[in-house]
Amino acid sequence: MRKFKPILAYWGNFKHHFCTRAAQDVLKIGILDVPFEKGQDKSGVAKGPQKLREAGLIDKLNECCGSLDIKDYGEFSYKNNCKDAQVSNMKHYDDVISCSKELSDKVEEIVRDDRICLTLGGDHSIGIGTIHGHIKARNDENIAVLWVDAHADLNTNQTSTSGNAHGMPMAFLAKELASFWPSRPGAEWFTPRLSVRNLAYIGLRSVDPYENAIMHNLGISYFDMFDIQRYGIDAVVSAALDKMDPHHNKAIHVSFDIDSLDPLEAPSTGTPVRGGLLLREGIHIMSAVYKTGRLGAMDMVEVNPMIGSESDVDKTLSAAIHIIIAAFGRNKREIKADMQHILPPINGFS
Ligand SMILES: NC(=[NH2+])NCCC[C@H](N)C(=O)O
Ligand SMILES: [Mn+2]
Ligand SMILES: [Mn+2]
Repeated sequence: MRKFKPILAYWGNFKHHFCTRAAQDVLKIGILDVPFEKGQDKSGVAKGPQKLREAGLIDKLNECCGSLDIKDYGEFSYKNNCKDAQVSNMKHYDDVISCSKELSDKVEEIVRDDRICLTLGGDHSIGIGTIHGHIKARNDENIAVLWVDAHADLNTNQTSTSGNAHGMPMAFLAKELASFWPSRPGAEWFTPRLSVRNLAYIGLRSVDPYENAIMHNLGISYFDMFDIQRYGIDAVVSAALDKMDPHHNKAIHVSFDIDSLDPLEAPSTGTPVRGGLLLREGIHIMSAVYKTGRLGAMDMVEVNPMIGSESDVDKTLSAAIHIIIAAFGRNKREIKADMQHILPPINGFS
């Protein structure tokens, strides 16, 4: 028996490294709606979750992604428990903090239920709560964050020109930026636990001067539209996954801001920036993440169904749904089904 031990140990390793979630039969997902919009000025983004559902998100997930075990956690709500708390130049600070606290607990619960947590926003300030909750469930060293966005969302209240919290979540979460927030009243429960070494950006094209300085000083990995044009999305997404997690053993949290897509593809969003990702590039990013088998949580944020025409809204919702179903394995199964249909019969086999 002894002589088989190394082989068994090797098999254990092999399984650990190569048998990814893609090989499992049933993917367990938890879906949570977070209709929060106080991280920015435009009303409507709180309607995102409801509209994504009305556009058929859950049916499409079930149709396109094979066997899924979806648990619906419904609509998240919070109580404002720190009404007097404020910091300068951060609008609705008390709401952002109260929401983040309870959201963090909720996401922690969903991840502890052993489900991939899909959070439907809401504006991007909810990333504070979702990422913090994910980290609480798995620990700091086990999470890497892929932030897909036109923006870096790396302002502090002292550098933001808008005072909007949705431009600040990454700065709020980063360990390395903790000293830039000398006081966070009402946020005693919060410790910044994400190292920017475990962060990569894809899709950037509107970065404020201070954000740019921080990214360069801290050596944050980012792949902007120039990189995507030059190297192509496939090379970019593998480089991003390498940089944020060189050993490929962490759970991946994808925070997907719909404004990473070009406004031609996703016009209904509050801070659109031209020159963005094609829908197929967004889909490719999420298929690549799916294939790692290590997707732990995903946020889909900044879909604002009150911006633009009816057809703009339909386009945006459908783009968001395509991206979400790619995250849960759509392409793989779709290709299989299509191939059976398209391929001519093989000669020599009966
Ligand atoms: N999640 C977003 N859409 N963020 C936009 C941020 C825009 C700008 N950088 C700001 O700080 O206000
Ligand atoms: Mn953005
Ligand atoms: Mn964003």
